[in-house]
Amino acid sequence: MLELRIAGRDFGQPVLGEIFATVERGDRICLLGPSGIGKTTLLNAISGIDQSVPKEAVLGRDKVRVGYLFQEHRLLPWRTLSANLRLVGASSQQADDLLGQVGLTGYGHYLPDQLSLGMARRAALARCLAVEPNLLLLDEPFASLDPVMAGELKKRIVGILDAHPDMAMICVTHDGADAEILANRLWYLAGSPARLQWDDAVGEPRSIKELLGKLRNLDLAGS
Ligand SMILES: Nc1ncnc2c1ncn2[C@@H]1O[C@H](COP(=O)(O)OP(=O)(O)OP(=O)(O)O)[C@@H](O)[C@H]1O
Repeated sequence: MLELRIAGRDFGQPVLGEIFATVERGDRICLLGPSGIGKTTLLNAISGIDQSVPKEAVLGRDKVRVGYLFQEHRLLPWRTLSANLRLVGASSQQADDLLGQVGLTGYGHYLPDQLSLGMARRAALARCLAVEPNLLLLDEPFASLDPVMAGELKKRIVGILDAHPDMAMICVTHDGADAEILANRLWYLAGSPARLQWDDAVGEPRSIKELLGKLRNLDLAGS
């Protein structure tokens, strides 16, 4: 589906080193790594938002529809939830259906500022789905949510992925426990500049927990 051949990304100083990886249909990837290592930078490169990364660095992206859930909801605050969804192509009925899928039935006429953080994040997820993505990029979707809200959102995401088996997901998280629920693959960013270590590199299929431990233990700084 996608082949990453990113030569690197720097902001005055190098952040990402060379990144080589593939994303296949149905992949549920959790991207882990220390704070500030470059996880968002990598999602931005994959999504195409970061135009400093040449198109050729992400082969196949022209055939992929990306739904990107940013850390902030980035809904237009002066438009209702329904209008935010319609702006990206949903009909009124589709907007209602999508809001229902994320547990916001009846909230179409609300403005984003009238929602709790967790609700706003779910509304932003509905907007991602309105573009009928086949690649979902989620940047720390559970950050700052209480455990109940986070659990609810995790359930919704799993439900969405189960309903769209061809959809691939890359989800940035700090929490290995999230990966156990969401992921069938792991990516781990480490080193300076950061490089990607991924599950295939550590051999036979193992539990997500064990893979995570192994990936974390690999010394990427010297690779
Ligand atoms: N637009 C930018 N201009 C300058 N530096 C940037 C920019 N975007 C990111 N950086 C730097 O790149 C590095 C990686 O940032 P990034 O947000 O990708 O990390 P992260 O792994 O997602 O962090 P966190 O887990 O804390 O969200 C940081 O040092 C950050 O300051």
